Amino acid sequence: MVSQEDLAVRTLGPCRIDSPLAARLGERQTTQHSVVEEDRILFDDTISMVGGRGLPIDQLPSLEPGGPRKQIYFDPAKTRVGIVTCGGLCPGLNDVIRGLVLELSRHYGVRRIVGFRNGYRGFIPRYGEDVLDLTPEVVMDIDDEGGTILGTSRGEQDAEEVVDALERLGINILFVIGGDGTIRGAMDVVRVIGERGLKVAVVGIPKTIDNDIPYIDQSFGFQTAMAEATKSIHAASVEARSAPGGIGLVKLMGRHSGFIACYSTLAKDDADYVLIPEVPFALDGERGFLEHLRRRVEDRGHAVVVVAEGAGQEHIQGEEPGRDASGNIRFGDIGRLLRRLVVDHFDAHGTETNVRYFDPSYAIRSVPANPFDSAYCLRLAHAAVHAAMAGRTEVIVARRRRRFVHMPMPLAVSRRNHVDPMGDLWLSVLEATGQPVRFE
Ligand SMILES: Nc1ncnc2c1ncn2[C@@H]1O[C@H](COP(=O)(O)OP(=O)(O)OP(=O)(O)O)[C@@H](O)[C@H]1O
Ligand SMILES: O=P(O)(O)OC[C@H]1O[C@](O)(CO)[C@@H](O)[C@@H]1O
Ligand SMILES: [Mg+2]
Repeated sequence: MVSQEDLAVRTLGPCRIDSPLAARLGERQTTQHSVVEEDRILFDDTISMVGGRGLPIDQLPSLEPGGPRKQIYFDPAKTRVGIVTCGGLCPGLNDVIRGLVLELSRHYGVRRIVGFRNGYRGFIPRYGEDVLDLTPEVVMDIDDEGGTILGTSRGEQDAEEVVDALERLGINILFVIGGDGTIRGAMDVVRVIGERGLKVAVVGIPKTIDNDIPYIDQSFGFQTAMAEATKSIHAASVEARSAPGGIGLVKLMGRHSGFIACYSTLAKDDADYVLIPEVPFALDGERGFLEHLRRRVEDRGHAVVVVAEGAGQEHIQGEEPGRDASGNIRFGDIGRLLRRLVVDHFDAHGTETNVRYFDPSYAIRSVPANPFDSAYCLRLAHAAVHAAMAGRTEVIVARRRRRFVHMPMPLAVSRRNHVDPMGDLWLSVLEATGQPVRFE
């Protein structure tokens, strides 16, 4: 259970400098739409959860609100900023970079901002990467393109060497845009910064198209990626309906969490089956997936199956899962396995089938952000700049139940966000597809 200690945000020191944004804040009060800096946001949101704590109100776990402070820690005229993007691509990375640079330069008056190239390796001399000077002119139109203008990478780098680079460049604030691995890397950097007695703020903007960062609303870029995925589901449905015994099989990203598969299915409402890592399924037998699919195709003439890449790994034998440079698991190909097993099963029963296999893979994450995600990225970037200028460190900015909050990095990597097999989302998927609760 998350406690108040888990939510305590670290600061570099007291805020003694008037913020250039103070005049804009006016006489703000906490409302449905904003929370003043002195207030706190309750972590729990039901009577039973709050009541179950048995704590007085001032001891209930609560989050620090995001947003501008009247006073800040860093003197903008003397502040140097670094930005890095790490891990896999996600729609909106360029929007976040753009938002950081514009907010820092236009509203706080920070004049020195550099981008490190290709993830954490951009800090390490042996890779020979230069840094990119980031000005409003450089970033103005970068949101028109997917990807990241800074480049990205996986693979472990030495935090001591990262901090050496921060020291050499006199960086006061480092923004890291990345997923769980990136945040773990940032925590190592924070540790070394502390050991050296430096005053450098490290603030994260969490990035994950898998939506697997816990305790936050949907991560940026997720909506765009999910919308792209619906195109493949629709194409699979058209193909399936146009062939005798047509089966459209779509494999989507989602190593450990099936959010993309679930939401893109709900958006299109064309799929008959969704298979995700969180819900194991039997393949064989009367109540197994293959026989259920065969009967459905016999009844209706066609079917659409959406499978997340991490689903059904227990069925992939003989292949040890590999690891990528960062140590993330590389799963066996459940999509291709299902295609083969479906064809074999239908053949064995003399049922005609035509399987059309779709693997949109990188196509869903390399596109520019849609307008919703662009606006979300910009607001996250604003929140990150406010947090950093106020000296917050080892923290990510996030939106939780529509409030922008500061969340300590250790909490953000303490677990992974999963589709809850007992929760509302999975129930909606079961309702939309009509698939059984379990294949057993
Ligand atoms: N456990 C870890 N400790 C320290 N640093 C890490 C750790 N895991 C990853 N990193 C660093 O973070 C960077 C990005 O990690 P990773 O490749 O796992 O992507 P990610 O940030 O989790 O994003 P994605 O959502 O694409 O998985 C790597 O280059 C690596 O240097
Ligand atoms: O091939 P890459 O670039 O390592 O990324 C693939 C992975 O990235 C993720 O989207 C996580 O960022 C996974 O779902 C996917 O398997
Ligand atoms: Mg990761």
